[in-house]
Amino acid sequence: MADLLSKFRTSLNKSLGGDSWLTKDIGTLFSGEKLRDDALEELETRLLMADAGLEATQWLLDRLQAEIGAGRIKTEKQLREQLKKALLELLQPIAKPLKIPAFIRPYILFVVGVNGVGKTTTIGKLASRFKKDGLSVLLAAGDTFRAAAVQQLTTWSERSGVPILSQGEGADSASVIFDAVQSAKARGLDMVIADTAGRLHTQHHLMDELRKIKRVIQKHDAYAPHEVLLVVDATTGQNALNQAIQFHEAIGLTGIAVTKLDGTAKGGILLAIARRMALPIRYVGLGEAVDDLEVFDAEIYVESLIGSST
Ligand SMILES: Nc1nc2c(ncn2[C@@H]2O[C@H](COP(=O)(O)OP(=O)(O)OP(=O)(O)O)[C@@H](O)[C@H]2O)c(=O)[nH]1
Repeated sequence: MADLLSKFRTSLNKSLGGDSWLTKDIGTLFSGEKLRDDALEELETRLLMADAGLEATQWLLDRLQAEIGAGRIKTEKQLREQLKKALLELLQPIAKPLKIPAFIRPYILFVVGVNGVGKTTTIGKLASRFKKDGLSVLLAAGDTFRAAAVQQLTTWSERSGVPILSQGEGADSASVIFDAVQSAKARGLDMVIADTAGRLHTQHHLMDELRKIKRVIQKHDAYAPHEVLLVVDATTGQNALNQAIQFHEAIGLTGIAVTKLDGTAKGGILLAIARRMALPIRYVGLGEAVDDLEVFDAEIYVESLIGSST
């Protein structure tokens, strides 16, 4: 827990001398006992600059405005407290960890996302995490569009000691995943984590392909896939939100993993996703190593944004 907090802090407080982008020099927003007239404007700028997006920013400012109106924000401490309260209200409902119920076997997890966001890395980290939890996992190399993707996943499979089913470049993605599910059933495995195509000729083709895979897998199990996890890259800001909207419309997501939070001093994209998508943020990526994937915890994230001087 302390380790995670320090990881978050390091990413969110980069070169800000201990405070995050949100709370840096927060005392200067007051003149004496009074919040400056332009304080909300300043907070708005900070939120927008950190990729929080218009909707989450407006929602947070409305909350603060109501507290100011009620005379509850007169000190820096109170401002921090109210910010913390509002952020938790926004984030807590979507901080729902992924649970693998024991009665669903094999549990089928699709991982989707465009190339380069950290999809393969996240699958590798997940495989290792679930294996540590005692689950038997099979990886399905469904990103057949690029040979390198299969190779990369194979490397992760070796690293984490989790078997992989692949058919090489150009194979039909739905058929690879179908085979993997069949094999997992035959071997009595707990879980299939399926990589999916990240790039086809057009976005339209990509979404068609994903819908097809879903249809094929549902011949095995009408309720599958049990989780469709979208991976987005925190450093791409609003693009990450746009990807979430598009993938959700096309195939229906059930959760999101946000990678590379260690690579940005912003991280406000989590707020934008929370407000716009109302989908669980399951995991956050905080580095390239196998253990650098953490279950998203709203309190820890908010604490690292607001600081402990509340
Ligand atoms: N710093 C950091 N780097 C990450 C994280 N997750 C993934 N990466 C890196 O991001 C790069 C892209 O990751 P991949 O897993 O290859 O991404 P992909 O989405 O599978 O994309 P393709 O390989 O292009 O299909 C790699 O260099 C990863 O090591 C993270 O949480 N933090």
